[in-house]
Amino acid sequence: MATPFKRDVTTPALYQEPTPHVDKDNPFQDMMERFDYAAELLELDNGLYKYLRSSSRIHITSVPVVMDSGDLEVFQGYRVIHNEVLGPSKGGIRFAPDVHLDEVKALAAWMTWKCAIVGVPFGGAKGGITCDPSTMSPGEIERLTRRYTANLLDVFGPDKDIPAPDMNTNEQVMAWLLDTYSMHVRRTEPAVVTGKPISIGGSQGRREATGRGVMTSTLSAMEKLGLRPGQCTVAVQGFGNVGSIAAQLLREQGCTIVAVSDVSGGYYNANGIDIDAAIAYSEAHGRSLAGFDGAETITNEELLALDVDVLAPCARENQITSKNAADVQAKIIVEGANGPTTANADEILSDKGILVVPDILANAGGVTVSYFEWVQDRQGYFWSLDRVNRRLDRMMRSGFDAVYAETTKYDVPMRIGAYVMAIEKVANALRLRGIYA
Ligand SMILES: NC(=O)C1=CN([C@@H]2O[C@H](COP(=O)(O)OP(=O)(O)OC[C@H]3O[C@@H](n4cnc5c(N)ncnc54)[C@H](O)[C@@H]3O)[C@@H](O)[C@H]2O)C=CC1
Ligand SMILES: O=C(O)CCC(=O)C(=O)O
Repeated sequence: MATPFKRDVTTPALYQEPTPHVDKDNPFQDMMERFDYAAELLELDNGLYKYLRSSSRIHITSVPVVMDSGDLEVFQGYRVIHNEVLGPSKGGIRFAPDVHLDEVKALAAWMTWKCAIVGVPFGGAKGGITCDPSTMSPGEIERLTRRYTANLLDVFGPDKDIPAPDMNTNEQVMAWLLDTYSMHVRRTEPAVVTGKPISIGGSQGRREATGRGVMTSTLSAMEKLGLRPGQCTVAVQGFGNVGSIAAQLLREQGCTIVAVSDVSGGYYNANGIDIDAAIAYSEAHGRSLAGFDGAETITNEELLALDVDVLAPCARENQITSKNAADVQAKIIVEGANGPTTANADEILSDKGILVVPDILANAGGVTVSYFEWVQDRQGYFWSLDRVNRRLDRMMRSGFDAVYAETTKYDVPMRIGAYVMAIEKVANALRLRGIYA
């Protein structure tokens, strides 16, 4: 008989990599804290607990790139497969100077939980390269992408592991990945990657999908609190793919977007920011809002503490921490980013009665339309934008309702309800497939 859950499990030696990122805001430790909480509620048996804590496979690769200067630079690349029991593994690739293994491990596990929540038949994976794309030329980024893909050729595949965009990667990067993979396997294989340009097998609506899911999650949360979009003010942190589209779509629903931000800082206008103008400005200025004159400047820290109805952190991890959570005034937080709230901050937000729609639900729109893209590529038959959006909205709303039901059943914050639901689904699949055989 399976032994019951106990917390004092040590991670298998293979996965105890040396990493300097062991402070309290380590995303993997934060993910595990929530996992432990949910596992305890579920009375998950100890074997499954140990298995689901671990990454299934970790690939670390050196990526040599000839820079424009002629010098050879070597970058560290990662691809972590957390779990594949529900299907091929799926997850984005991020390029950033501070990408590290624990971050990629956390992001991969979040993909497993996210796919389970919205009912997408994929497992979880994530990739990253430690680099600073803001200092690199398009040619250098292309060579980096192609070499990383070639190094991981045996990992990727439409039935194995399917990458997608994440921070600082985009449709162009996905097109290079598709091309490199296809050259090596001697056939065009569009389903090996999602989030690619529509003209080479991408899906209508994928670029907007994560922001759209943030919008539908926000509307669902507003309904729970009896708020109407037309009466609500919103602050959005991060103005990239997720944040800018979420702001635009929430504006279209009638919300007043009083603040937006990016790495250059925050921008506030009590009467509402003209989001179309902000997007046009950012696109014309190297994806930066620096100098945008439709608003007064504030700091990112001030944005998080604004007196708004909805706060949507759509930038990156560890933004709402034990140090600033008490200052948050929003009634609802909708996490467009992965891991924007630390585990320590969760407790403070919960005590304040703030409804937090967690990342693994709120930003699942991206992977949902990635799934649609993969299905279309495999069928060779492409859907209209209307069909994509209707199906996405339906899956996001039913994901929200299912998580909300778990939350009510266990009387816990929505994040824990989401983990409970996801872990239960993945654990059931493992049992059915015979993990104990
Ligand atoms: N692109 C996608 O489909 C999905 C993205 N996500 C998550 O959403 C988040 C954002 O991703 P994308 O929009 O794709 O990235 P992006 O690279 O398009 O945009 C990131 C934005 O955040 C800003 N930013 C970075 N650091 C910041 C900081 N410290 N303070 C304020 N702003 C900062 C950047 O200036 C930029 O505006 C990430 O956590 C990512 O993992 C989650 C699901 C899917
Ligand atoms: O679209 C995908 O496959 C994955 C998107 C992603 O990386 C995420 O949801 O964090």
